[in-house]
Amino acid sequence: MKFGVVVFPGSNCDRDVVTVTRGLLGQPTRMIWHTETDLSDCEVVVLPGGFSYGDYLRCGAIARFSPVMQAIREHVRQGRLLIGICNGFQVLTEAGLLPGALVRNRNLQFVCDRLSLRVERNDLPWTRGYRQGEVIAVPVAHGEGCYYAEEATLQELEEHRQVVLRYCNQEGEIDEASNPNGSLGNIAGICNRAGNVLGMMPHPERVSDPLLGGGTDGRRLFESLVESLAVV
Ligand SMILES: NC(=O)CC[C@H](N)C(=O)O
Repeated sequence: MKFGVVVFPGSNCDRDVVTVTRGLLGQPTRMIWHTETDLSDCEVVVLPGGFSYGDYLRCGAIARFSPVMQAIREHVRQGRLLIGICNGFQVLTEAGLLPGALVRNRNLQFVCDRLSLRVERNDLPWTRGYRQGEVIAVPVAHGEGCYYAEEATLQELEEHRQVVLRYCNQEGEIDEASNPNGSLGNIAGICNRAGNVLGMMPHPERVSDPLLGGGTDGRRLFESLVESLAVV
């Protein structure tokens, strides 16, 4: 199985991801119920967007304790690929699989918009289909997407080139006006040091099917993955 998409109670972007990986890209994909404990058949695991466990306590705070998380840790330990999108990113920071935290948007409002992102590095399995520094348009929809980390962690992220995506203007400049939620450093997506775990607040699965309008800038992320797996 190439792709496994985890379903928590309250996930709502799981089927969108399956529509892309299985429907548009024709890749074997299965859904993973949150009580499963064996993911050894999945090359890439996706933690999708949504409102796992109703966002009670904090987004992702309860999903972190799901039975599936132990298998996900093992998946990561083996160097296999894991991506968390939006609520999935929140679960990854809550679980300590990525550093920092996603806190309430600075203006305390849910933001739903189509934004520009700058691809900070294209040497990862997720981003090889983009140009270095390319500006892409991808939607966001979240209430707790403000990336926060203490100064030392931010420095480490920069030193090890772990910032993968930043909110920017259409020219690719990183400015405060392009920051939808108050994220430090305009951070929209980060990876772990090894590069096999990616978390991002924007939704690439929502801009993958040209039929939906809005472009296909997200589709290349999934295509990059498929290509990376083919050459391994
Ligand atoms: N689209 C999503 O995954 C939303 C994430 C989360 N429920 C939030 O509001 O921040």
